[in-house]
Amino acid sequence: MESKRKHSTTLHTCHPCRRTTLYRTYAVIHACGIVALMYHHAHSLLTTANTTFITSLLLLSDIVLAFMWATTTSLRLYPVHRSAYPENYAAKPEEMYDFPKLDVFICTADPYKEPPMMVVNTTLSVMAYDYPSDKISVYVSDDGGSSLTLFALMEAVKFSEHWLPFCKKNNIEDRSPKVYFSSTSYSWTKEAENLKKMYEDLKKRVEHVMVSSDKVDNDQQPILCDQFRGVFGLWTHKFTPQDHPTIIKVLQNNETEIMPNLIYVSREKNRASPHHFKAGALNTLLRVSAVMTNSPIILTLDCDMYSNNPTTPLHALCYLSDPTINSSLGFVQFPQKFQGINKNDIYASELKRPFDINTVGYDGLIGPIYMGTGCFFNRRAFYGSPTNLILPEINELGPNRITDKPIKDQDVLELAHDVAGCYHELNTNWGSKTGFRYGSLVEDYYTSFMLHCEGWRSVFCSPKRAAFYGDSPKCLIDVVSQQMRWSIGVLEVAFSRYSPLTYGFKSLGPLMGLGYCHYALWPFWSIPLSVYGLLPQLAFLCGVSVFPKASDLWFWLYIFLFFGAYAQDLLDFLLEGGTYRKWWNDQRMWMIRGLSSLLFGFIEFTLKTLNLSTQGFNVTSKANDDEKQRKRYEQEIFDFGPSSSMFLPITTVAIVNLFAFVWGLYGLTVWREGPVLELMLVSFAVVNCLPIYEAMVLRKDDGKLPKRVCFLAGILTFVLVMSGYFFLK
Ligand SMILES: O=c1ccn([C@@H]2O[C@H](COP(=O)(O)OP(=O)(O)O[C@H]3O[C@H](CO)[C@@H](O)[C@H](O)[C@H]3O)[C@@H](O)[C@H]2O)c(=O)[nH]1
Ligand SMILES: [Mn+2]
Repeated sequence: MESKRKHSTTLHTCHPCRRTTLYRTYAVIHACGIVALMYHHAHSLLTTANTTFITSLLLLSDIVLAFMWATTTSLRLYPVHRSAYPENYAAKPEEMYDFPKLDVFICTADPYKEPPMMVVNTTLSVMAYDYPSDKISVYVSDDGGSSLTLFALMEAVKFSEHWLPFCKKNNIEDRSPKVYFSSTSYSWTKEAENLKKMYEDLKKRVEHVMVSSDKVDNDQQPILCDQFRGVFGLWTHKFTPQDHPTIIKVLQNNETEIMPNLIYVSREKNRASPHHFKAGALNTLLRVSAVMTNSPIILTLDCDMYSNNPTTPLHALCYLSDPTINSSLGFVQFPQKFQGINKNDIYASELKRPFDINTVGYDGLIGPIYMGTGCFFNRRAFYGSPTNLILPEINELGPNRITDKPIKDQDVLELAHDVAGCYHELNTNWGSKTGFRYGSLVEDYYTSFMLHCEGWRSVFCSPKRAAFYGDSPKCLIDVVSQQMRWSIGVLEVAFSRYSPLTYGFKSLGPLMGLGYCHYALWPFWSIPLSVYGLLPQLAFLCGVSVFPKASDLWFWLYIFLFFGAYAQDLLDFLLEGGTYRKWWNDQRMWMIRGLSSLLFGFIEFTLKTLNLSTQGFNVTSKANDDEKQRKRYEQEIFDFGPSSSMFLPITTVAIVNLFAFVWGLYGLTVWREGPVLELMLVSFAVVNCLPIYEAMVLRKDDGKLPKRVCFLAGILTFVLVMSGYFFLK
């Protein structure tokens, strides 16, 4: 009885993973192996004069590999799995746990890359949460300043009046209408049929305005009720996404009906003042919502991340409402999961290492990194450390203020417009000490880094039924471009005043400091990948051997380190629910990424630092309307897309390795003692590069490697082999 009662009030539990002891033991053994390898390199540097160039490059690569191994290992020492018990939260007597107000922020930036219907579905899915409707306020930030998005949301409001009661009455789990109506697992009632028709109409109207113009015309939309008459007149001929006044429209408001608030916000923009991309948009929402509702809890979402689990807020509240931890709990992060990924996940779009494996590692230290979406924040965390509240520039923005006026009050609206203006942030703490932090293209990583350094903690919450589903790029060039943006972003943090390497270690301690370095130095993977992808092969083609022979004892050290690291990576993957095939594709993407996104991220970052480039936040397209491309993705055929120099290095590496492989096969018949390590390395590379050879020569579809790239890679190979012949021999 006692234990049962105890259980029924428990809001959350935390268990260390079973693998911990094994991992810690292995970490010691592997570390010894790495020290031995470093000794081996140092010894060769000092004793063999003619291979100094090669040995130095190998040493550099191995130092990077060793450091990255250390960062990964820091996340393997204290992994934990948590469970939350939302049913216990809901069962609390009301006077003990009232449901706090919740502000939801949804970001969108471009109606063509992020179709308004996607925004509508995301919005409806959170409005329909199993949570008191009058406590939810949804703020949609439209950085594209598009009347199409506003129009779609206005239509959504009308639909929501039927959709929300329907979901709650029938206890529907899929609360994104798109998902619900395309599902085959429901039995359709008359009511559902009617709703489906309404949804189809809504979709038709939105898509109709999308194809007819890039703006909504006031006269063409007689459907609008009085209060919005003329609203599209704000989109004058001078209005552009980069230059326009603030637009804030309360589309639905819980003072008139028991429905969630829905507010459309498009902040003021002009070309002269920096807008700081998504971080800027989120800070605007922080202020606008502070003026209007000022809820203590904030959920941030990207417009492609719809809610898949109506009880998600209760999961988050199990942590955020717990008085034993909530005074320093900054945020509760839910994993990013994606819909529509192909069976074996050829582009490693699940991002299992960052989003699952590493996250349980961080969770046992100070807490997971913010992933930009699917995260419940304690509003207070945006205003200084847990012990030191930083007061905002005006009292109305304070995190603890109670809002007492209706959100449609004239004063409230006026102030909301003011705080969304371009110049409001001048000479304030926004982006430096308060709010989401500016200065990096990965505002999520940087913001959580600063919050953790201030003393906030975080928690990873992964319910059985996924909380959110998002969209991932379905074409390789989109994948590598997205990851190039991330590489530039993390380098901006790594080389800033607040580098995890210096400031991070000081503020967070060695393990969490290393954990943050895992991403800060992410682009550095490109160094060992380029060196091991080319150097031994070129040397091999010129008859120079860089690795120990099979009869040498050092040979076994290489074998041990390689297989040890790979086996542990595989084990990590399987233990967090991955499959063998997905792991194989993941490690292949690691190589492709290293020779494309990360390498080019490095170059772009350097150019940006030298003021030679102004790489901004390129929004990933979520409009999957290319039928043929979708088919190829489903059939797991690599899609390289339109010609891009991004694939030049990986194609060159593929060709060089193929030559080395053929040369090795020939050599096997002639040489007495074959260079086993070289042969293993090139065979491994060749197997990994199979889709690239196929895309170079065998395929005729639009997704093949463009001729120009193959041709340039051929020339580059020739140059490399020739220079190898001169320098390495
Ligand atoms: O100027 C901008 C640019 C982007 N966004 C929004 O930011 C979100 C993320 O953009 P997306 O192109 O989808 O980026 P991803 O690379 O898919 O996003 C990952 O990486 C980003 C950091 O680079 C994080 O912000 C995201 O949450 C994370 O999912 C979208 O909702 C956009 O609408 C804005 O609001 N304003
Ligand atoms: Mn995204």
